[in-house]
Amino acid sequence: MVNKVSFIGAGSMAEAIIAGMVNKKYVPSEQIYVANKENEARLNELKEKYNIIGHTNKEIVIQDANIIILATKPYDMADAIIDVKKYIQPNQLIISVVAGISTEFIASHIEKDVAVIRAMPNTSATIGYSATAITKGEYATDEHIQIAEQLFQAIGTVSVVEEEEMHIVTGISGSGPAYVYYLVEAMEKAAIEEGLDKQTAKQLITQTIIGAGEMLKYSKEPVTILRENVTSPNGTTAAGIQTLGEYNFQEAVVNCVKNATKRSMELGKKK
Ligand SMILES: NC(=O)C1=CN([C@@H]2O[C@H](COP(=O)(O)OP(=O)(O)OC[C@H]3O[C@@H](n4cnc5c(N)ncnc54)[C@H](O)[C@@H]3O)[C@@H](O)[C@H]2O)C=CC1
Ligand SMILES: O=C(O)[C@@H]1CCC=N1
Repeated sequence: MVNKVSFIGAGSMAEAIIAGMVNKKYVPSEQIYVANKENEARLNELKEKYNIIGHTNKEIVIQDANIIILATKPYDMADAIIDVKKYIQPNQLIISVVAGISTEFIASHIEKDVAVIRAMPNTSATIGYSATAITKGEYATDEHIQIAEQLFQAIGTVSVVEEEEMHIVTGISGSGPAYVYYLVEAMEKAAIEEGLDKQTAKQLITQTIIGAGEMLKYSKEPVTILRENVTSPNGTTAAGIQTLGEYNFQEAVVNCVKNATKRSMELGKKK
């Protein structure tokens, strides 16, 4: 049974997971502890918003936690571990959401035979819609995977992958929400330039994205057929997609995902 979940790192990703966990009542909010790099104002902000326990004393945050979630930037990870490793017990489950950093790196820095699960959620965790992938390190068992699955199922869907697949997962679903937001920014810009008011544009674009997402989820048709169904011969969609083709849209997206994937690998090497 999970009685205490602790976060090391209190940034956007930690907040997205906390918000999702509190919303879905994964554990009572007073059983969620958070520490960061001594930014008390941020801890107070999270306390006020979610009624969790923010603390600058890392021993208090770590002790008796069933799950410790590491959520610092990749380059802060080694220092963050140095700060807390003396408090970590081998029976605690470590879950890292840090891009690029391997389970082996984490376990070797903690210097204990501790179970490490690596996870790649996304910020849609905030509303329970994360697409999370998880993978297990050397000392983690199938039971640990089940615990992590339950936690991340509270904030969205969970896929179990091999550790080497975490880089492409990061390129697809970790960073993915930003690609969609970038597309929406461009659609809003065009809508406003063509005279639509901002609020109407936002409502239409948001519902269009939600509708397309639900179609992807529920329709039995493959995505190419869904696209073709919108595209009347010589119609408006054909004209729009012709322009996307002229700007090599698909090639841009393929290279975008590949570059994000490559950066995940680089983060793992740099630390
Ligand atoms: N933002 C996103 O969409 C996603 C982020 N991630 C991963 O989550 C991690 C965190 O990302 P963000 O929340 O966006 O970053 P952020 O910069 O918003 O937060 C980082 C947090 O780490 C804390 N920190 C730094 N050094 C520390 C130390 N020595 N001890 C304790 N805390 C320390 C900072 O005070 C801050 O609270 C990154 O590694 C990123 O790869 C994963 C999936 C999605
Ligand atoms: O941009 C990043 O490095 C993190 C990892 C996935 C999403 N945000």
